[in-house]
Amino acid sequence: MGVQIAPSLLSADFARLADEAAAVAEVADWLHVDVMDNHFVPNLTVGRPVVEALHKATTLPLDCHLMIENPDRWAVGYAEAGAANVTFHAEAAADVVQTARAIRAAGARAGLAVKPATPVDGYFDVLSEFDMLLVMTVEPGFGGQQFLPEMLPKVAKARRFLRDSGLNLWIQVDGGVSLETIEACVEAGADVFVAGTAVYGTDDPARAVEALRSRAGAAAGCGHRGAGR
Ligand SMILES: O=C(CO)[C@@H](O)[C@H](O)COP(=O)(O)O
Repeated sequence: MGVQIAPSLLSADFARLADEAAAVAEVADWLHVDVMDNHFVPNLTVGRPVVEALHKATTLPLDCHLMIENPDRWAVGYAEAGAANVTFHAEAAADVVQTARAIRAAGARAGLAVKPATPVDGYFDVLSEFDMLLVMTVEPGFGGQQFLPEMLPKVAKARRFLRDSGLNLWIQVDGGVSLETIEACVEAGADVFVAGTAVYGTDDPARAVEALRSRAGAAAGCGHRGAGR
């Protein structure tokens, strides 16, 4: 398992999504797409048609983070649209296991996301159904928020559980990830880093991805692209 960097399009120019994807295509591992429905979170972004269009426009694997109600009904559609990873919120799902199985059956990896107030322990018994755990390091809904360092013990606890149980999941952190915060995330046990403002808020998104990878890689002892599964 190596460091994975996933620039978040939430901070990109929505009128030029294909160009924004191309700007990081040579250096990023995945492209993070935030799907928000204005119900589960107080913001509205893109849905399945845009994921389909992005899938045609980029070779980067699409890492879709669903911040929507009723993912039990809608998540599989994102796998069918070409997402490589479909992550949905534990708080929004009626049956996390069935939803994960449907995503995997449709050919994508399944991710389980938890909001800052949601303890992760309650989901340890279902993690074998997933490929990734997303620990939100801000309240979901908006880019540009301040990283919550109090989420790091949650990451560390999940990493300990995965080690002890022999499960091979990625742990993703999302929200306020930057050159200042990424090392602490690595040290806590995260290996997938979503960054919006720290990438698309700069003049040179590709260079920003490389800087994040290098900082995380130094802390992890292996930062090269493609070092993951
Ligand atoms: O899911 C979300 C926000 O809810 C994120 O993916 C944001 O895009 C992160 O943005 P930055 O905190 O990196 O600016």
